[in-house]
Amino acid sequence: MNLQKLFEMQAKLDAHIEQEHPVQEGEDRLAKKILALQVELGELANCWRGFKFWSHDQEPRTTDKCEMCDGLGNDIYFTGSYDNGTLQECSEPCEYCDGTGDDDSKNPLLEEFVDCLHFILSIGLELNFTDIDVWKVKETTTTNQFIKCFGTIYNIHFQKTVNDEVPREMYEHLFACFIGLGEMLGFTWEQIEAAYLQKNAINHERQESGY
Ligand SMILES: O=c1ccn([C@H]2C[C@H](O)[C@@H](COP(=O)(O)OP(=O)(O)OP(=O)(O)O)O2)c(=O)[nH]1
Repeated sequence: MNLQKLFEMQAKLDAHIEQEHPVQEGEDRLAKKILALQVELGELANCWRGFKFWSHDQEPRTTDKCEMCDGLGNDIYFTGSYDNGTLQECSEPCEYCDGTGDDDSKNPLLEEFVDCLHFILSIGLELNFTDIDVWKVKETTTTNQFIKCFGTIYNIHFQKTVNDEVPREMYEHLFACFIGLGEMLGFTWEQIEAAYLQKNAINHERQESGY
């Protein structure tokens, strides 16, 4: 796990964003990043779905629908002519998704996870914690793991607003909980890193195009 490389990439992205969206006088950007992380973590939980006890669909969203066939799995086309009554509707398996209706190259759950990672790294940079010890914290259930992550994010905000100083261990603890969450969601660090690089590049492109 090469965190230094990720912190460096995050610093470049944050600088790019700051250049396009300069910090305003009196603006508390750290607080905004903390709220952004809470929102992204909520989106991640929503994509995981495992807490939705009221629904029969509690499966994580790890594939997206194929955009070519709109998730139908079939290409529908017509032959013959309406004029002479030979018009026929035909269908064959979509050649892009082999009829599955899924786009396996997309993983919404992983995409939400790396959005969270962006903000965690960015918060580390704001707090000057980039050389950190990495460990792992795991609760007994994924639901509890999410709640724990929310708690560690709030702790950082609380410490910052009350004491104006956040202990390094508190940030490391957030990181540890988040790494544990990634493992519980079934991601390898290689997958996470690759998805981070991809989204980091998209984030730069968005800034270039006036996002
Ligand atoms: O200082 C910042 C601000 C944002 N980001 C990244 C994190 C995340 O990868 C993305 C913001 O999330 P997203 O892509 O979901 O943007 P959004 O504006 O919330 O998306 P949408 O327009 O779909 O609501 O920008 C940073 O890395 N540093």
